Amino acid sequence: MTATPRLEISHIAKSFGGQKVVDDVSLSVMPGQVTCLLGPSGCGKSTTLRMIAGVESPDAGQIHVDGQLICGDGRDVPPESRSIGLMFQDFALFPHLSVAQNVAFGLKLDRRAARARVEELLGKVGMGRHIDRFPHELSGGEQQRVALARALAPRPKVMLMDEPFSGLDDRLRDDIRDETLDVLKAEGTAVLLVTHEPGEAMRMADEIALMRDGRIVQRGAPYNIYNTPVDRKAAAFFSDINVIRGEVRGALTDTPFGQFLAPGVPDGTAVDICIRPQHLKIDFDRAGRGPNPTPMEGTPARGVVQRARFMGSESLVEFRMDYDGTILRAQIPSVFLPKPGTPLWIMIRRDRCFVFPAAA
Ligand SMILES: Nc1ncnc2c1ncn2[C@@H]1O[C@H](COP(=O)(O)OP(=O)(O)OP(=O)(O)O)[C@@H](O)[C@H]1O
Repeated sequence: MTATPRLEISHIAKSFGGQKVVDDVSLSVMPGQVTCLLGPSGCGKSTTLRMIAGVESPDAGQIHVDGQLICGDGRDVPPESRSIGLMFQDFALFPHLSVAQNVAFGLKLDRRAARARVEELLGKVGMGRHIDRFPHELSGGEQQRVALARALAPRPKVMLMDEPFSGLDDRLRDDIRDETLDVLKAEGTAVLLVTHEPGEAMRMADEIALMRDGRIVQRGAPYNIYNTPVDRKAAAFFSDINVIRGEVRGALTDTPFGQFLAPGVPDGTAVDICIRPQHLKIDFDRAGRGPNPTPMEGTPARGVVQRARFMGSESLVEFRMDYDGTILRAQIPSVFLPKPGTPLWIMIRRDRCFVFPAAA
């Protein structure tokens, strides 16, 4: 028997003024699972969330919570009856209510039961001491914790979060993100989180749904999405990408870094070999002789350092390659910071290359 997803959306679509902004989007989230809807600004993430919350009506498709149809086929359950919690960046606390009153606000329980739930949740988010304070007496991070407790108080089956941490500074954000996840997982809530930051998605998600132009272009665990991107744009969404252009001949692509397999690709097709900056290796010039690479590293090619930046734990080095002036970027350990003008040899981790048909 397969378990029922907490949240299931099937083929939902939405147009504004004839423009499709959400186009046939389907996904499901299991209890205690975090799915991140990740994509660039304007790709339709927030519109998808708003349709699930019930503040926007889809043109097509169905939405189920715990197997119950809440939207679609003529049914449209009002937002407050969907068992869905919301946490948005600008979802402010009520300023005139205390922390306890804020958290109790949506609860339909008698006073004692409500107080018990409020104390339980404020304890879970580490805010028990501040139960009688008012929002203006709290820091941004503390307000965020109270907002989480308030959203969780009515025991929603699904929690929708739209860039909820973007108002916080980096360190605090990491802490609150992790604490929030722990609480949500312990409550068994299914979480759908919208973000345009790949780092945030990888840190939080069990599954990432990568969205572009209103469609989900790839779904999978962060490791898989990062290491087996579906196309060049998907690869480039997570880091800088170096591109080495080649042309296929006899199922092989010749490049300055040696030959790459391109099985099933017709002769004469241009392909892009894409590699992340951390998968380039550099070596000294040795009076023009260069390194002796392993088979995994293929053929080395020479380039001249254009720029080098010290970034703390690593250095970012930009090369102009001798073979055709292409610029390649390498991320290397920061013990090494070469000077501009230095000739160096570059090898690429062949097992870390992605081969795609060339972008126009
Ligand atoms: N009510 C509306 N009327 C008209 N167009 C809208 C409306 N809501 C959203 N759009 C348009 O739909 C597209 C998708 O918007 P949406 O807010 O879903 O994107 P997003 O991926 O969440 O972007 P961001 O990360 O910037 O919030 C945008 O081009 C936006 O201008």
